[in-house]
Amino acid sequence: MHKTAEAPEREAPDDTVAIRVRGLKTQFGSQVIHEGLDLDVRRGEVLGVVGGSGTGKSVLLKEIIGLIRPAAGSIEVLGVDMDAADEAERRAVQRRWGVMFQDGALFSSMTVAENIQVPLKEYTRLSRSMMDDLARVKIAMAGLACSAATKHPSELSGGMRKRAALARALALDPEILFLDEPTAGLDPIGAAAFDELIAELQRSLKLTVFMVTHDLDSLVTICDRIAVLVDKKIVVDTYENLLQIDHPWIQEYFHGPRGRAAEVAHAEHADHAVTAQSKAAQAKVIGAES
Ligand SMILES: Nc1ncnc2c1ncn2[C@@H]1O[C@H](COP(=O)(O)OP(=O)(O)OP(=O)(O)O)[C@@H](O)[C@H]1O
Repeated sequence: MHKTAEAPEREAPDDTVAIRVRGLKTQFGSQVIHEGLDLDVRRGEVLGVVGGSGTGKSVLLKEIIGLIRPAAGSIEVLGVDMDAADEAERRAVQRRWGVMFQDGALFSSMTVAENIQVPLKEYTRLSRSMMDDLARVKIAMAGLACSAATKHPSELSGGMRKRAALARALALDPEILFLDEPTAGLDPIGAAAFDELIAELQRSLKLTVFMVTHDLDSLVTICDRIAVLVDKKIVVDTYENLLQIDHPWIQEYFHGPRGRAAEVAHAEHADHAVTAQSKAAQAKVIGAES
Protein backbone atom coordinates (compact mmCIF):
# COMPACT_ATOMS: atom_id res chain seq x y z
CA MET A 1 0.00 0.00 0.00
CA HIS A 2 1.23 3.48 -0.70
CA LYS A 3 1.75 5.50 2.42
CA THR A 4 0.28 8.98 2.09
CA ALA A 5 2.07 12.05 3.39
CA GLU A 6 -0.58 12.46 6.08
CA ALA A 7 -0.46 8.78 7.15
CA PRO A 8 0.02 8.56 10.92
CA GLU A 9 3.16 7.18 12.51
CA ARG A 10 3.05 3.42 13.02
CA GLU A 11 1.36 2.66 16.34
CA ALA A 12 2.89 0.38 18.94
CA PRO A 13 1.92 -3.29 18.60
CA ASP A 14 -1.17 -4.18 20.59
CA ASP A 15 -1.82 -7.83 21.47
CA THR A 16 -5.49 -7.17 21.98
CA VAL A 17 -5.96 -6.14 18.35
CA ALA A 18 -6.22 -8.83 15.66
CA ILE A 19 -6.70 -6.51 12.69
CA ARG A 20 -5.74 -2.86 12.53
CA VAL A 21 -6.70 -0.72 9.54
CA ARG A 22 -5.50 2.87 9.31
CA GLY A 23 -6.18 5.61 6.78
CA LEU A 24 -7.57 3.16 4.21
CA LYS A 25 -8.42 4.53 0.81
CA THR A 26 -10.05 2.37 -1.85
CA GLN A 27 -10.66 3.65 -5.34
CA PHE A 28 -11.79 2.03 -8.58
CA GLY A 29 -11.27 4.54 -11.42
CA SER A 30 -12.96 7.72 -10.26
CA GLN A 31 -15.13 5.87 -7.72
CA VAL A 32 -13.84 6.32 -4.18
CA ILE A 33 -15.21 3.56 -1.94
CA HIS A 34 -13.32 4.13 1.34
CA GLU A 35 -11.43 7.22 2.44
CA GLY A 36 -9.58 7.68 5.72
CA LEU A 37 -11.12 4.48 7.08
CA ASP A 38 -9.81 3.27 10.47
CA LEU A 39 -10.80 0.03 12.19
CA ASP A 40 -9.56 -2.16 15.03
CA VAL A 41 -10.88 -5.69 15.27
CA ARG A 42 -10.23 -7.00 18.78
CA ARG A 43 -8.92 -10.46 19.38
CA GLY A 44 -11.67 -12.88 20.28
CA GLU A 45 -14.58 -10.68 19.25
CA VAL A 46 -17.30 -11.31 16.70
CA LEU A 47 -17.44 -8.16 14.60
CA GLY A 48 -20.38 -7.73 12.24
CA VAL A 49 -19.81 -5.46 9.24
CA VAL A 50 -22.84 -3.78 7.71
CA GLY A 51 -23.57 -0.93 5.33
CA GLY A 52 -25.68 -0.08 2.31
CA SER A 53 -25.20 -1.98 -0.93
CA GLY A 54 -21.97 -0.97 -2.63
CA THR A 55 -20.43 0.71 0.43
CA GLY A 56 -17.48 -1.65 0.16
CA LYS A 57 -17.98 -4.34 2.81
CA SER A 58 -16.77 -7.23 0.66
CA VAL A 59 -13.99 -5.07 -0.78
CA LEU A 60 -12.79 -4.27 2.75
CA LEU A 61 -12.69 -7.98 3.58
CA LYS A 62 -10.76 -8.69 0.35
CA GLU A 63 -8.30 -5.90 1.14
CA ILE A 64 -7.63 -7.30 4.61
CA ILE A 65 -6.92 -10.76 3.18
CA GLY A 66 -4.78 -9.29 0.41
CA LEU A 67 -6.97 -9.99 -2.64
CA ILE A 68 -7.40 -6.30 -3.44
CA ARG A 69 -4.73 -3.66 -2.96
CA PRO A 70 -5.91 -0.39 -1.40
CA ALA A 71 -4.94 2.95 -2.91
CA ALA A 72 -3.58 4.13 0.46
CA GLY A 73 -3.42 3.26 4.13
CA SER A 74 -2.11 0.36 6.16
CA ILE A 75 -3.48 -3.02 7.20
CA GLU A 76 -1.97 -5.01 10.03
CA VAL A 77 -3.10 -8.55 10.73
CA LEU A 78 -1.93 -10.32 13.91
CA GLY A 79 0.73 -7.68 14.32
CA VAL A 80 2.11 -7.96 10.77
CA ASP A 81 1.97 -5.01 8.38
CA MET A 82 0.73 -6.90 5.32
CA ASP A 83 2.20 -4.46 2.84
CA ALA A 84 5.65 -4.29 4.40
CA ALA A 85 5.81 -8.06 5.01
CA ASP A 86 7.79 -10.31 2.69
CA GLU A 87 6.22 -13.34 1.02
CA ALA A 88 7.18 -15.75 3.83
CA GLU A 89 5.75 -13.48 6.54
CA ARG A 90 2.55 -12.97 4.56
CA ARG A 91 2.08 -16.73 4.09
CA ALA A 92 2.69 -17.29 7.79
CA VAL A 93 -0.15 -14.88 8.60
CA GLN A 94 -2.40 -16.24 5.82
CA ARG A 95 -2.33 -19.71 7.34
CA ARG A 96 -3.62 -18.26 10.61
CA TRP A 97 -6.94 -17.21 9.03
CA GLY A 98 -9.80 -18.96 7.29
CA VAL A 99 -12.20 -17.42 4.80
CA MET A 100 -15.73 -18.35 3.87
CA PHE A 101 -16.66 -16.46 0.71
CA GLN A 102 -20.11 -15.18 -0.12
CA ASP A 103 -21.16 -18.05 -2.39
CA GLY A 104 -19.09 -20.70 -0.60
CA ALA A 105 -16.62 -20.77 -3.52
CA LEU A 106 -16.20 -24.54 -3.27
CA PHE A 107 -14.46 -26.32 -6.14
CA SER A 108 -17.32 -28.08 -7.91
CA SER A 109 -15.15 -30.88 -9.32
CA MET A 110 -13.93 -31.88 -5.85
CA THR A 111 -15.67 -33.69 -3.01
CA VAL A 112 -16.23 -31.91 0.29
CA ALA A 113 -13.22 -33.70 1.84
CA GLU A 114 -11.02 -32.71 -1.13
CA ASN A 115 -12.18 -29.10 -0.82
CA ILE A 116 -11.20 -29.08 2.86
CA GLN A 117 -7.82 -30.53 1.97
CA VAL A 118 -6.96 -27.72 -0.47
CA PRO A 119 -5.58 -25.39 2.24
CA LEU A 120 -4.01 -28.37 4.04
CA LYS A 121 -2.11 -29.30 0.88
CA GLU A 122 -1.10 -25.70 0.26
CA TYR A 123 0.20 -24.95 3.74
CA THR A 124 1.18 -28.28 5.32
CA ARG A 125 3.04 -31.48 4.50
CA LEU A 126 0.68 -33.79 6.33
CA SER A 127 0.28 -37.40 5.23
CA ARG A 128 -2.72 -38.44 3.16
CA SER A 129 -4.31 -40.33 6.06
CA MET A 130 -3.79 -37.40 8.44
CA MET A 131 -5.50 -35.10 5.93
CA ASP A 132 -8.40 -37.55 5.61
CA ASP A 133 -8.74 -37.60 9.40
CA LEU A 134 -8.62 -33.81 9.60
CA ALA A 135 -11.25 -33.45 6.86
CA ARG A 136 -13.55 -35.73 8.88
CA VAL A 137 -12.99 -33.65 12.02
CA LYS A 138 -13.74 -30.38 10.23
CA ILE A 139 -16.87 -31.86 8.63
CA ALA A 140 -18.14 -32.80 12.09
CA MET A 141 -17.20 -29.38 13.50
CA ALA A 142 -19.28 -27.72 10.79
CA GLY A 143 -22.27 -29.87 11.79
CA LEU A 144 -22.33 -32.07 8.68
CA ALA A 145 -22.83 -35.83 8.64
CA CYS A 146 -19.66 -37.78 7.84
CA SER A 147 -21.33 -39.01 4.64
CA ALA A 148 -20.87 -35.45 3.26
CA ALA A 149 -17.14 -36.13 2.87
CA THR A 150 -17.49 -37.96 -0.44
CA LYS A 151 -20.22 -35.74 -1.87
CA HIS A 152 -19.69 -33.05 -4.49
CA PRO A 153 -21.05 -29.53 -3.85
CA SER A 154 -23.83 -30.06 -6.42
CA GLU A 155 -25.15 -32.95 -4.30
CA LEU A 156 -25.58 -30.73 -1.22
CA SER A 157 -28.34 -28.34 -0.18
CA GLY A 158 -27.54 -24.63 0.08
CA GLY A 159 -27.20 -24.86 3.86
CA MET A 160 -24.93 -27.90 3.62
CA ARG A 161 -22.74 -26.14 1.06
CA LYS A 162 -22.30 -23.28 3.50
CA ARG A 163 -21.29 -25.72 6.22
CA ALA A 164 -18.84 -27.37 3.83
CA ALA A 165 -17.36 -23.94 3.05
CA LEU A 166 -17.12 -23.28 6.78
CA ALA A 167 -15.38 -26.63 7.29
CA ARG A 168 -12.81 -25.62 4.67
CA ALA A 169 -12.35 -22.23 6.36
CA LEU A 170 -11.58 -24.12 9.59
CA ALA A 171 -9.10 -26.49 7.93
CA LEU A 172 -5.95 -24.85 9.28
CA ASP A 173 -7.27 -24.17 12.81
CA PRO A 174 -7.49 -20.44 12.14
CA GLU A 175 -7.28 -17.68 14.72
CA ILE A 176 -9.34 -15.35 12.54
CA LEU A 177 -12.43 -16.38 10.60
CA PHE A 178 -13.62 -14.14 7.76
CA LEU A 179 -17.22 -14.69 6.73
CA ASP A 180 -18.87 -12.93 3.80
CA GLU A 181 -22.65 -13.06 4.10
CA PRO A 182 -22.67 -16.49 5.77
CA THR A 183 -26.45 -16.69 6.20
CA ALA A 184 -27.48 -15.17 2.84
CA GLY A 185 -29.98 -17.43 1.08
CA LEU A 186 -30.80 -19.49 4.17
CA ASP A 187 -34.31 -19.65 5.60
CA PRO A 188 -34.69 -18.04 9.08
CA ILE A 189 -34.37 -21.37 10.91
CA GLY A 190 -31.31 -22.39 8.87
CA ALA A 191 -29.80 -18.93 9.41
CA ALA A 192 -30.37 -19.09 13.19
CA ALA A 193 -28.78 -22.57 13.31
CA PHE A 194 -25.78 -21.29 11.36
CA ASP A 195 -25.46 -18.29 13.70
CA GLU A 196 -25.51 -20.65 16.67
CA LEU A 197 -22.82 -22.80 15.06
CA ILE A 198 -20.58 -19.77 14.51
CA ALA A 199 -21.13 -18.58 18.07
CA GLU A 200 -20.33 -22.06 19.40
CA LEU A 201 -17.17 -22.35 17.30
CA GLN A 202 -16.09 -18.85 18.30
CA ARG A 203 -16.45 -19.72 21.98
CA SER A 204 -14.75 -23.10 21.85
CA LEU A 205 -11.92 -22.10 19.49
CA LYS A 206 -11.59 -18.52 20.78
CA LEU A 207 -11.82 -17.23 17.23
CA THR A 208 -11.80 -13.64 16.10
CA VAL A 209 -14.68 -13.37 13.63
CA PHE A 210 -14.98 -10.70 10.92
CA MET A 211 -18.42 -11.15 9.43
CA VAL A 212 -19.94 -9.16 6.57
CA THR A 213 -23.69 -9.53 6.81
CA HIS A 214 -27.07 -8.06 5.99
CA ASP A 215 -28.69 -10.27 8.58
CA LEU A 216 -29.87 -8.13 11.48
CA ASP A 217 -30.67 -11.21 13.55
CA SER A 218 -27.05 -12.38 13.26
CA LEU A 219 -25.87 -8.91 14.21
CA VAL A 220 -27.89 -8.67 17.35
CA THR A 221 -27.54 -12.26 18.52
CA ILE A 222 -23.90 -13.18 17.92
CA CYS A 223 -21.90 -9.99 17.33
CA ASP A 224 -19.99 -8.30 20.15
CA ARG A 225 -19.70 -5.11 18.11
CA ILE A 226 -21.00 -3.86 14.79
CA ALA A 227 -18.99 -1.90 12.23
CA VAL A 228 -21.17 0.27 10.01
CA LEU A 229 -19.80 1.52 6.71
CA VAL A 230 -21.12 5.03 6.18
CA ASP A 231 -19.67 8.05 4.37
CA LYS A 232 -16.67 5.94 3.21
CA LYS A 233 -15.62 5.29 6.82
CA ILE A 234 -16.52 2.96 9.64
CA VAL A 235 -18.48 3.67 12.79
CA VAL A 236 -18.02 0.81 15.22
CA ASP A 237 -19.82 0.19 18.49
CA THR A 238 -22.11 -2.20 20.31
CA TYR A 239 -25.63 -2.71 18.99
CA GLU A 240 -27.11 -0.85 21.96
CA ASN A 241 -24.84 2.17 21.44
CA LEU A 242 -25.36 2.24 17.67
CA LEU A 243 -29.11 2.58 18.25
CA GLN A 244 -28.38 6.01 19.76
CA ILE A 245 -26.24 7.34 16.90
CA ASP A 246 -27.79 10.18 15.00
CA HIS A 247 -26.96 9.24 11.41
CA PRO A 248 -29.74 8.84 8.81
CA TRP A 249 -28.57 5.46 7.44
CA ILE A 250 -27.88 4.04 10.90
CA GLN A 251 -31.23 5.27 12.19
CA GLU A 252 -33.08 3.83 9.19
CA TYR A 253 -31.24 0.52 9.36
CA PHE A 254 -31.58 -0.14 13.05
CA HIS A 255 -34.95 1.51 13.65
CA GLY A 256 -36.69 0.45 10.40
CA PRO A 257 -39.19 -2.44 10.41
CA ARG A 258 -36.49 -5.16 10.20
CA GLY A 259 -34.47 -3.38 12.85
CA ARG A 260 -37.46 -3.31 15.20
CA ALA A 261 -38.09 -7.02 14.63
CA ALA A 262 -34.44 -7.75 15.40
CA GLU A 263 -34.68 -5.58 18.51
CA VAL A 264 -37.58 -7.71 19.76
CA ALA A 265 -35.59 -10.87 18.99
CA HIS A 266 -32.63 -9.37 20.85
CA ALA A 267 -34.75 -8.64 23.91
CA GLU A 268 -36.16 -12.19 23.79
CA HIS A 269 -32.64 -13.58 23.39
CA ALA A 270 -31.49 -11.57 26.43
CA ASP A 271 -34.53 -12.79 28.41
CA HIS A 272 -33.78 -16.34 27.34
CA ALA A 273 -30.16 -15.96 28.47
CA VAL A 274 -31.27 -14.59 31.86
CA THR A 275 -33.80 -17.43 32.22
CA ALA A 276 -31.13 -19.99 31.30
CA GLN A 277 -28.73 -18.40 33.80
CA SER A 278 -31.29 -18.41 36.59
CA LYS A 279 -32.23 -22.03 35.74
CA ALA A 280 -28.55 -22.95 35.95
CA ALA A 281 -28.24 -21.11 39.29
CA GLN A 282 -31.37 -22.90 40.58
CA ALA A 283 -29.97 -26.25 39.45
CA LYS A 284 -26.73 -25.46 41.31
CA VAL A 285 -28.65 -24.65 44.50
CA ILE A 286 -30.73 -27.82 44.15
CA GLY A 287 -27.54 -29.79 43.46
CA ALA A 288 -25.89 -28.28 46.55
CA GLU A 289 -28.93 -29.04 48.71
CA SER A 290 -29.29 -32.66 47.65
N1 LIG B 1 -12.57 -5.42 -8.55
C1 LIG B 1 -13.36 -4.37 -8.66
N2 LIG B 1 -13.17 -3.48 -9.66
C2 LIG B 1 -13.96 -2.38 -9.77
N3 LIG B 1 -14.96 -2.08 -8.91
C3 LIG B 1 -15.19 -2.93 -7.91
C4 LIG B 1 -14.41 -4.12 -7.74
N4 LIG B 1 -14.86 -4.77 -6.64
C5 LIG B 1 -15.89 -4.03 -6.16
N5 LIG B 1 -16.09 -2.94 -6.92
C6 LIG B 1 -17.07 -1.89 -6.66
O1 LIG B 1 -16.87 -1.43 -5.33
C7 LIG B 1 -18.11 -1.12 -4.71
C8 LIG B 1 -18.20 -1.88 -3.39
O2 LIG B 1 -18.34 -3.27 -3.67
P1 LIG B 1 -18.61 -4.35 -2.54
O3 LIG B 1 -18.81 -5.65 -3.23
O4 LIG B 1 -17.57 -4.27 -1.51
O5 LIG B 1 -19.98 -3.82 -1.93
P2 LIG B 1 -20.77 -4.35 -0.68
O6 LIG B 1 -20.82 -3.27 0.32
O7 LIG B 1 -20.23 -5.66 -0.23
O8 LIG B 1 -22.22 -4.49 -1.34
P3 LIG B 1 -23.36 -5.59 -1.26
O9 LIG B 1 -23.98 -5.43 0.10
O10 LIG B 1 -24.29 -5.20 -2.34
O11 LIG B 1 -22.74 -6.95 -1.48
C9 LIG B 1 -19.20 -1.49 -5.72
O12 LIG B 1 -19.60 -0.31 -6.37
C10 LIG B 1 -18.49 -2.42 -6.67
O13 LIG B 1 -19.05 -2.34 -7.95
